[in-house]
Amino acid sequence: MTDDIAQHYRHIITAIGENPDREGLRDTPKRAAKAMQFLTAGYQQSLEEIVNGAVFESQTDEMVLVKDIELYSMCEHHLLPFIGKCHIAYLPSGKVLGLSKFARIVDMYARRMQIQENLTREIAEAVQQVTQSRGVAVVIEARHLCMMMRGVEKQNSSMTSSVMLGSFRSNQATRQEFLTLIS
Ligand SMILES: Nc1nc2c(ncn2[C@@H]2O[C@H](COP(=O)(O)OP(=O)(O)OP(=O)(O)O)[C@@H](O)[C@H]2O)c(=O)[nH]1
Ligand SMILES: [Zn+2]
Repeated sequence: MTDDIAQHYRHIITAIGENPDREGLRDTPKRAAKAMQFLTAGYQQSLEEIVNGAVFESQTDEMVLVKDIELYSMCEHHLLPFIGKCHIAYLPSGKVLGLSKFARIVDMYARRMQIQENLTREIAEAVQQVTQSRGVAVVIEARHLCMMMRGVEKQNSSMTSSVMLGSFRSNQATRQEFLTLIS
């Protein structure tokens, strides 16, 4: 697979008018292929594998919030990065999820070709599926390189997307508590 992707990068390098055989570029197709495979490694993972059974019994029923999980993804329209942070909250119902697993869930879906809205929903639904909680809230704030380096070239705009499930959707006070905690 790496060789196949590298071959395509070699064609791209040639097509943009560079010489893929010059010293500095000789290993670039292979390096770029490995980087691309890393950035899309989420396709090879499953929720079950990354959660690895780290769901624990707990009587807590108060909101749990994991804030400022850094996020690197790639927009599916231009294959350029979008970079930001993700906040996840849930209302446990007998079970809590291992802390590191929130970041693993974010990475698994971020390391795919994405748009921010779908990424936000996929993370929320995964947390809901694993925790069976009374509600899940996910907010992502990100900057899109496809809007900064090219296209409209706007350097200071960021996009905020949110998905509220269960009580975060139906109960205004719960939603407000979450929004206050992340602001
Ligand atoms: N909603 C949403 N749009 C995105 C995301 N990432 C990129 N886009 C947008 O996808 C759109 C693609 O628009 P097109 O007109 O088909 O492509 P384009 O000619 O390259 O567009 P410009 O970026 O406006 O130059 C652009 O408006 C991008 O800003 C994302 O995560 N969410
Ligand atoms: Zn884009």
